[in-house]
Amino acid sequence: MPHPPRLLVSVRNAEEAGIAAAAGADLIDFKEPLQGSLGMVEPATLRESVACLRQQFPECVISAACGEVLDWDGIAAGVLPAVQYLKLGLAGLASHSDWKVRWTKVRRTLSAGVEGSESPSWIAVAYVDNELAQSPPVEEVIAAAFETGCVGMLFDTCSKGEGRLLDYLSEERLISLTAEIQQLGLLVAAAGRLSIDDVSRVCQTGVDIIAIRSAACLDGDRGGSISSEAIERFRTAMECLVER
Ligand SMILES: O=C[C@H](O)COP(=O)(O)O
Repeated sequence: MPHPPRLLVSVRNAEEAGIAAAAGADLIDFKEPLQGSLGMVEPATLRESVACLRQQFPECVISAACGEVLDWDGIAAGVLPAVQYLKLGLAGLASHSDWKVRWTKVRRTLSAGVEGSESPSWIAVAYVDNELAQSPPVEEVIAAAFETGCVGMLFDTCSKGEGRLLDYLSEERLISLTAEIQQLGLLVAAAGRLSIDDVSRVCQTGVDIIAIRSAACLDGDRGGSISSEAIERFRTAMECLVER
């Protein structure tokens, strides 16, 4: 197997963050799952939750979802806590020829609202169900991620219905895109209603990070509560592959 990926778990508040970190998540991603694939946690909750997590788990790598570019039309960004990575989606922008300009403009505004002096690093998000999401095609997002200084790429589904990552992106394509992106010096993360049954196939693709919300929740219900047993089971499945 290529290098073992790290596990990212998406959480909606400090309580869930503590549970996920204690259950073995390497990265904690703040996101409000009821607000869509990249739903943003309200800034005050985000600030409190990040402070609390940093106190309990100082080594934890933290990311935060910032919604979609189109969510920010005419809306001011609040003060955001300093985290390692931020993500902003491109849903609805496929037909906008100026999508890169709009994306980088919102990123700049959000970055300016981040506490502290360090600029956050951005992870670009390519929706693999781009026709449903009406977002730019995966290849265009990869090129733009590199051009505009993102440090990584996340492949994810925008729709959180039935479709999963590998329904839209074959393993072969994920392998070749991952190698291409890593050669550019960017990290690759994979998400999209991944379940324990997907672990072996996704680990073989060489991605750096496996990102989950549904599989971390009771009964796979991404809008429900996080379950420490579900995260431990997922973590164990990843570790078993490394030990083989
Ligand atoms: O960043 C990862 C997503 O939160 C994954 O969510 P999901 O497992 O429900 O597709």
